[in-house]
Amino acid sequence: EKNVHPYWQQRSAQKETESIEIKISDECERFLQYKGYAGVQVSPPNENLVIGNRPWWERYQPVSYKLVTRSGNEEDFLDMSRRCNIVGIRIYVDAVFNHMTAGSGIGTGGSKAYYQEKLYPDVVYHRHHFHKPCAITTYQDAAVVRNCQLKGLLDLDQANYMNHLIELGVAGFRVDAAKHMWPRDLDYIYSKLDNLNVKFGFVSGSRPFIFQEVLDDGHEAINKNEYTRIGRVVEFQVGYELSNAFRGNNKLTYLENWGPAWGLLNSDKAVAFIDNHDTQRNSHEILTYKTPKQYKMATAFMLAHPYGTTRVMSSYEFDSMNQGPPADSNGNLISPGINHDGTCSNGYVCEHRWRQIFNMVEFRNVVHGTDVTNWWSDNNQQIAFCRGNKGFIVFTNYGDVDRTFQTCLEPGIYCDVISGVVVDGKCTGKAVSVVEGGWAYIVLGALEEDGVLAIHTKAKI
Ligand SMILES: O=C(/C=C/c1ccc(O)c(O)c1)N[C@@H](Cc1ccc(O)cc1)C(=O)NCCCOc1c(-c2ccc(O)c(O)c2)oc2cc(O)cc(O)c2c1=O
Repeated sequence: EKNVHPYWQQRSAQKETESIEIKISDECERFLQYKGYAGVQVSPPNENLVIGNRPWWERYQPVSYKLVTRSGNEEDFLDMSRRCNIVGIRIYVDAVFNHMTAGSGIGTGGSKAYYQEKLYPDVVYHRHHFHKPCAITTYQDAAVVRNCQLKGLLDLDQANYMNHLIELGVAGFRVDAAKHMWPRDLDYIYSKLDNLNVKFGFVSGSRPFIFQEVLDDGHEAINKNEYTRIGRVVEFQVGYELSNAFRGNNKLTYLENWGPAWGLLNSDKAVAFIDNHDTQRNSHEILTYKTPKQYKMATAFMLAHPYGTTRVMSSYEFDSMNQGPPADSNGNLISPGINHDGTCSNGYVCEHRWRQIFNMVEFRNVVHGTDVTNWWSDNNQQIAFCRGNKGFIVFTNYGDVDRTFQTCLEPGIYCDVISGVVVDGKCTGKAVSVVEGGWAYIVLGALEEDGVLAIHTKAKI
C-alpha cells in the first residue's frame, strides 16, 4: 500500500461490492507486478446478451459496445487500466467484433436491441451493415467461413470500439473469431486504430499489440499464415502438441527442435499458450488445471523455451453441468478470495498464482535473450537444457532422474524454483549444488509432485 495514492487506498477499502475489474486492479498491485507478469487479458468488456443460465459463452454474444458487463462498468474498467498500468501491468482486451448476437430468442439484451430485425440502437449498425444470412455449412470454403454467419451470429466490422478502449489505456487486443473475417478487412480496421495513449505510460507512437484467434487445425480452407502479415496469431498447436507430449503420447526427446519445425508459426508471429476459455470446455486433448502435474509440466516447458510470446491461463472451476463463472443466485459474479497460502478461493483456480507457474514466469524473464543449449535426453521421456548461462531445467515424464548434469551455471547453491521458493536466502524446496565447470548432481523422482526441476541465476543463494 506504500506507493499507492490515498484515493486508490480508499477505493480498495471497499471489499465486497467490488467488481471483477476492480479485483483485477487489486491483483495487479498486490501480486502480478511482483511476479514479473507483463499484462492481463480480460474477458470481453462490452455489453453482452444475458442468457438464462448464464453460459460462459454469453460474453461472446455482443449486444452493444457499452463497457458494462457483470465484470463491471466503464468506471471500473478505467480504474483497472489506471491501477494496472501504474505498476507496469498492461491490459489486453478480448475484442469480439466479428459479429453481434443474433439473439435468436436465446436471451434478453439490456439495450433494447432488436436482433431479428438486426437493429442495434446502441451501436451504429443497421440492416445494410450485415452480411446476407447464410449459415456456415463448411469450413472448407474460405468465403463461406468469412461471409456467412457463425452459428446464427451476425457479421459486422468496426474500429471505434477499439479506439475507445485505447483511449482508456488498453495495450492491445485478442481478436476473437478472426478466421471469420477477411485479412484485408482486418488490416483496414487495424490501420484505423490510434497509437497507444501516452497518459498511461506508453511510449509515444506505440501501436496496439494485436493477436488474432484463428482456430486452424490444418484441415480447413483458412490458414493461420494468412493473418501473420497483419498481426500476431494465437498458436493452438503449442497447447495441442505439448499436451500430447506431456500426457505421454509423444516422446519428450522429440521436443529438441520445438518451433517452426513442428509446423508452428514463426516465433515472432506467435502467441503461445496451453489452454483457453474455449479449449478448456470443448477440447478433450488439451490439458487444463484438472490434470495438474502434466499441466504444470507443459506450462513449464512453454515458459522455459524461447518460442513465442507466452500467455498463462487463469481460470475458475467448471464442470459439464456448470461451465459459467462463480455467481450468486441473482447472477452477480462472485470474486476470488485469497487464501493465506496465496491460492484463490470462491471457485477460482488462479493458475497464475501456482508457485510452479509464477516461478517459471520469473525463470522466463531471467533467461530472456539466451538460446537453448546443452540439450540432453535419455532418448525417451527425460530431457534437460540450459538457457545460456542464466538457467537450467530438467523434466521427467517417465522414470527417475538421478544423475549429473551440465547446468551451464556458475558454481554455487541454487534453489529449485519448482519445489519451492527462495525465502531469506534459503530454499523452501530442493537446493542444487553446482560445482566448478557447471556440473550438478540432480535427483527428480517419477512419483514426485512435479516432474520438473528448474534453477536460474536469480535463485542462487
Ligand atoms: O461454444 C460456443 C462458443 C464458442 C466460442 C466462443 C468464443 C471463442 O473465442 C471461441 O473460440 C469459441 N457457443 C455455443 C452456443 C452457441 C452460440 C451462438 C450460436 O449462434 C449457436 C450456439 C455453441 O455451441 N457454438 C457452436 C460451436 C462453437 O462455434 C463457435 C465458434 C467457433 C468454433 C470453432 C471454430 O473452428 C471457429 O472458427 C469458431 O466461435 C465462436 C466465437 C464467438 O465469439 C462466439 C461464438 O458463439 C462462437 C461459436 O459458437
